[in-house]
Amino acid sequence: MSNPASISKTEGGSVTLRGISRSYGANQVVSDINLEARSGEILALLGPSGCGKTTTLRMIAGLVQPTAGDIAIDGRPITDLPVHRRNLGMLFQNYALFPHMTVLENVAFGLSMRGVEKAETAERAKRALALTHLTGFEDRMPSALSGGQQQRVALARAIVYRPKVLLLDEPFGALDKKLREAMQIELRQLCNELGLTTILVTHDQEEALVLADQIAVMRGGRIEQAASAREIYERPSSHFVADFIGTSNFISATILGKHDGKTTLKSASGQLFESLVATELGIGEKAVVAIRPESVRLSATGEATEAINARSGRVLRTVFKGQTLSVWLEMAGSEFVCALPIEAIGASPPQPGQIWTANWSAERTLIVREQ
Ligand SMILES: Nc1ncnc2c1ncn2[C@@H]1O[C@H](COP(=O)(O)OP(=O)(O)OP(=O)(O)O)[C@@H](O)[C@H]1O
Repeated sequence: MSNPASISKTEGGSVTLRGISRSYGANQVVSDINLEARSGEILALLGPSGCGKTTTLRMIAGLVQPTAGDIAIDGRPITDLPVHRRNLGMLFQNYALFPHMTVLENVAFGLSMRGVEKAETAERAKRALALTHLTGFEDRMPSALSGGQQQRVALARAIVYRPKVLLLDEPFGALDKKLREAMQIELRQLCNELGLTTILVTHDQEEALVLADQIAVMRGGRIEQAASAREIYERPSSHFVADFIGTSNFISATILGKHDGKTTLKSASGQLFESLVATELGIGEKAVVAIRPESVRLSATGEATEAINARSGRVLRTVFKGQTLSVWLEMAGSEFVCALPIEAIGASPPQPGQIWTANWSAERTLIVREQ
């Protein structure tokens, strides 16, 4: 059945930020951001508190004016357009439903205010509620809904206008972990279904990894790295990014040589590392070797060795985590964490006090900038 009033899949708009900056007095809180959210993709702005994520989103929304740079949707400049002419759906952290209106009225309100005809308003609001799995809740009052259901009403309200771009600021911050995870999956499905371009602000790295096609990691008002979730995880460009996304063991080193795609590094204590992961850093430059806990294999050597890409240490503690066993080794005054798949543990797992040796392949030896 074709229904002209339904919310159908549209072509999401591409959003381009060129040289965007924002200052408050002498304080520059966003500096020269260049970024593109491609049509239909979910872009996460990720970073610690105060790094400028919300300010960037609010500039796209038209709620804050940039002090420099311009913003375009599908190549059309929107920097000077008022909020209501940007064709954006928004869901911010402190969303408020109208408490004296039913669910359906809450979703329909904006459409009726814009003069959309009554029957079409009801039809579109119902379709938005169906997409957010709220069919049957039309006549409920917000006070009779759970937190997750209220969140879905707010989402329905944001998509009922058929926007080309959806802006979300920490949309699931107030929900408990289970509900947040369920909503993340629903949001992903919804965005795919509608073909919406979505820009999401979050400080939660897991949320960014689950939801985003592209993650822009921000730090101090700048983009530190923007790439796919996988690339950010497997090829972090800096110490900051590697530390912010997932867990890593870090060892300071200097680049000793580069040959045939292999980079050799040396730590201050003289230990050698080899990496097959591409790096832009050159010979003689300072770097940090980063090793993910799940990249490590462990063997019970009983004595200390410092071979290439291997380090020994005394087991401090072990923690069973369902799929993996985390093992902390004490190495030269610092801790080194390994995550062993349960099936790889064997009959004699590491015990506190024993000496074990961690080793990892050159393919899993990441090299990141110090800063
Ligand atoms: N209206 C304003 N006037 C002055 N300073 C502001 C204003 N709005 C934001 N800032 C400052 O700009 C910086 C960036 O704020 P922003 O809200 O964009 O960060 P954020 O990354 O979204 O942080 P959070 O995760 O805590 O929300 C902060 O230092 C903040 O204090």
